[in-house]
Amino acid sequence: MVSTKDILADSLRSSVLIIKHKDKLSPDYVPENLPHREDKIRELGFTFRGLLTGESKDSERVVIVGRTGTGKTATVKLFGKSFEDIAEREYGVKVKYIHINCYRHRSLYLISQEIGNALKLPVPARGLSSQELFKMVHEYLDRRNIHLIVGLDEFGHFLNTAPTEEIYFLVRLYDEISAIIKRISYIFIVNDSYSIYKLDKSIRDHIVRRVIEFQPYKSTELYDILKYRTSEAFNENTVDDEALQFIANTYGFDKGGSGNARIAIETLSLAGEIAEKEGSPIVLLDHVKRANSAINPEIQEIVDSLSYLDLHQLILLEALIRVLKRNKADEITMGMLENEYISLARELNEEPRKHTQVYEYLRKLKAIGVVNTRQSGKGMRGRTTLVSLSLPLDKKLDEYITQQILVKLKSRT
Ligand SMILES: Nc1ncnc2c1ncn2[C@@H]1O[C@H](COP(=O)(O)OP(=O)(O)OP(=O)(O)O)[C@@H](O)[C@H]1O
Repeated sequence: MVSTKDILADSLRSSVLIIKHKDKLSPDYVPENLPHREDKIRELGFTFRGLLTGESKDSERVVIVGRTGTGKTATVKLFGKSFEDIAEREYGVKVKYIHINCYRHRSLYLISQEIGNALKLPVPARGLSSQELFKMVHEYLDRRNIHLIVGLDEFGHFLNTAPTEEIYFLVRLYDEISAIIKRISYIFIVNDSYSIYKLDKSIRDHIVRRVIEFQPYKSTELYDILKYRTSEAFNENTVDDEALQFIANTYGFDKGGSGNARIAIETLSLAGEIAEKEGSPIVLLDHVKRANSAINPEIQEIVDSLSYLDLHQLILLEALIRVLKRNKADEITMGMLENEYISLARELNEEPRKHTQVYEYLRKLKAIGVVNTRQSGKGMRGRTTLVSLSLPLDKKLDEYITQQILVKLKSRT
């Protein structure tokens, strides 16, 4: 039977709320600010400024290219909305931005329908062809003096699946529609430029006029993004800085990660849920590590790569786990690690390797992503290397490493 105390403790735990706006952590949410994408917003503004001044009567085109999670969708949506507002307020010009996902709408027909719906056009009941619908859209824009910017997200899907005539029509629209002011402009969003560069020049030249590249995020950039998203979604002082730093370092492109902000934010969100469930008033490093192992596809790869390690590299790793456990610490000094390594090697009747060799092993463990190292800051005498585990310290990992050590020892005899 569950005791009253346990019931009460449980209910108190579940009332500890860390996350105040869960929706602000959802992948579709577009925040009001996008740290480290300000220059991309500026470049987009530069591309479309002619629409506001009346200088340009042409259909503008820009390609946005970047890996997944680099903020392409969020940046373009935020730009579209802000541009609409500024155009109306400061220039008295009507601009409408429409965002279309070409994975969901991967034919010319579906794209034209989406545009018609977004403009709330009364589409006649008898089915119109996409071409007719585009003409109707253009007439509507002309009558109301509106400029339209269409963001075609995941445009590669359209290019890979639509018939050439459809691609041709969409991008060479003004071969079909005669217009003094070309009112429809495009932002093409792709993950890699291959889908565009493999196209025939007669199509490609109508897509590629200007290219804006989105680089994967560096760890310091991810840190700023996480910090900002934390301030939006979490209650004040409920996320430990070390936890944010860990996510930023795990996914930072300069640290060997993917530079993907989406996974970084997902990890933060899950860590918040884990902490809440456990009744912790604060998201700690351990919550993040556990969230990370549930989400990060790279972790399984790390675990798989452990079986390729040498015996002494594995002993060093096991020594790290032992000291971390014994001291209930997240991080230990290199000196502590070396001492433990020496005694563990002797326990296993192995001759411990020399200091320089141990450093080499540590470098290898770092390279495969199983450990992290950093230099101690002030507060410790001299500078020393601090070592931590990148994976959550769970029983399974410990057992797996012990088993690998036994396999390697056995294969020796
Ligand atoms: N600079 C940033 N500041 C705050 N949040 C960001 C930033 N960049 C990306 N994000 C967030 O990261 C998530 C992924 O971004 P987004 O969907 O824009 O990436 P993407 O490049 O379009 O990815 P995909 O190619 O997979 O569609 C979103 O939740 C977005 O709000």
